[in-house]
Amino acid sequence: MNLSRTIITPTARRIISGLPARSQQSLTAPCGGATTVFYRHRCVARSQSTMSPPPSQPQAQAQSAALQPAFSPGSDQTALQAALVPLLSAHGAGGRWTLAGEGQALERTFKFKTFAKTWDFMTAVSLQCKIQNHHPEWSNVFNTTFIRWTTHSPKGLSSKDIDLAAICDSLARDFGEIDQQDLTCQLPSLADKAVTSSGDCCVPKTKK
Ligand SMILES: C[C@H](O)[C@H](O)[C@H]1CNC2=NC(N)=NC(=O)C2=N1
Repeated sequence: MNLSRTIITPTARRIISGLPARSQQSLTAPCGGATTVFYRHRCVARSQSTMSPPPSQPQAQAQSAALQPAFSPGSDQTALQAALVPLLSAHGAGGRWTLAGEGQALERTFKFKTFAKTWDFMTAVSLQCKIQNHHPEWSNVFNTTFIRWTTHSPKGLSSKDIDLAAICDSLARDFGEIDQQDLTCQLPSLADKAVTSSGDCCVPKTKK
């Protein structure tokens, strides 16, 4: 594979070389649908924010436990439920994702040692987005990336969201995710802002 036109680090090159051929080929093009939000400032402390603070981890887990998933219309609910449960932090089996958005979304924050590792992870995720034609709502500051998976049309949690959440877990392991304390970043609200400004990204186009 020729990666010469792609700016990636040796670690990313090694990990991506282990991916299926189709995934490697797609690497030379960025994920068309993915929304990446860059902000130059560092994470702001909750007390400095004018926005409503994100729930603390135990709070989020309690909320997530109470929330029921709202699957996209037409989904195989039984199959999705079975795939979803082990991903959820509320399940108590090591899952790290939280149900949000009235059960229509899965959210999780990832942290890495350096920006380079974080960016490599996001590049690898964007490759999977391209393959699946599905984009995240996400945001990044320095070494931390917030990812939300939800399907815009038909609205709800779909198999793509659940598959991609599991893929993110696996890629994060490959790229050396580090443990995180309770994060006080406003990354979810950065992603919210991007969603607001991105318009109807997923409304199927009608032919004129
Ligand atoms: C037309 C095209 O298939 C749609 O816009 C796709 C693209 N990516 C998508 N991504 C997400 N998250 N939700 C969608 O509904 C969606 N739809």
